[in-house]
Amino acid sequence: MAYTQSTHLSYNLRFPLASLSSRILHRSSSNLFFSRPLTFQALKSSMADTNTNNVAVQVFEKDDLAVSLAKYVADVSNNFTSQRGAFTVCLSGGSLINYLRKLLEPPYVDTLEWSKWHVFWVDERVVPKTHQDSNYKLAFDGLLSKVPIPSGNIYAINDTLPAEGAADDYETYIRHLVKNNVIVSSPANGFPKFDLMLLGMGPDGHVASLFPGHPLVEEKQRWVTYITDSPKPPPERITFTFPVINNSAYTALVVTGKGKADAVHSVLGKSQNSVKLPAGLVSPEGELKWFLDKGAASKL
Ligand SMILES: O=C(O)[C@H](O)[C@@H](O)[C@H](O)[C@H](O)COP(=O)(O)O
Repeated sequence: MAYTQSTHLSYNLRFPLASLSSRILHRSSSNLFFSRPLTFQALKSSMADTNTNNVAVQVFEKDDLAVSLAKYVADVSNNFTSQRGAFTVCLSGGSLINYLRKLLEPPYVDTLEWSKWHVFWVDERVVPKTHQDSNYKLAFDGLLSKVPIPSGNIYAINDTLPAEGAADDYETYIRHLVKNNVIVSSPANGFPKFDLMLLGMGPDGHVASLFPGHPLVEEKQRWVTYITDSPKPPPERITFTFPVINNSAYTALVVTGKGKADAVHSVLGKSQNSVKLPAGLVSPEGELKWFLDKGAASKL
């Protein structure tokens, strides 16, 4: 078994797909990784034709996940704020926000260029912003209210509209921001290219509000769409579609807990199901990194 000393695995350390064809990286202590043979052929074949991305999978102990996620987000943020003076980041709901907590500690809280952040939601529940189910409220209370991001750079949905109207409104606004060059878009397909997409995954393998077997998983035209029968409450939500999610420069999938081990196995394991879970359809143009804890990785 080959051991590799690695104290600073960050997004800068790229894993060409070829090298991933024979290994998965597992965290075995605070700074050691071991690689073990794992066939990534199936993973490769699950990717869209156009996909040439890099994929990394890392398994963490307890607090290490939040520490590493903060460094990853900070590195991506610094990259974009220094290169083009803006950083567009999309947040999910759920446990993700808690895993971003180390961004509120030194050095990040003082050194990140928060004024250049532009914050969006990968998906949002159609409830008032003050409602306890609101992803905006979750992120605002847990992160955004504690850092100096200009309020005009925080793009919440219009919570006075029903689901369909809120989705249309969010897409229209994003189109406006693409026109104004706040959000980059791909010349090839016209879809917005967000700098960083931060995703969670449910035990059923859903990402954003794209649920297994739901027709929204197939949406190819819309940037933002809506659902009124979400199996995870609340039922009414808006969500980015896969063409937008998969157009991102960087994507992190943050997945923890034993309850998600089956879905993780189904997406990353050796014998992959022919019917892909939504998480298995996350196949971005750019880099994808899975942040797992031991529970979520327990069946790999
Ligand atoms: O609004 C939502 O419900 C989310 O955006 C959803 O996609 C979430 O990210 C996953 O369900 C994982 O949530 P947990 O990490 O809390 O399990």
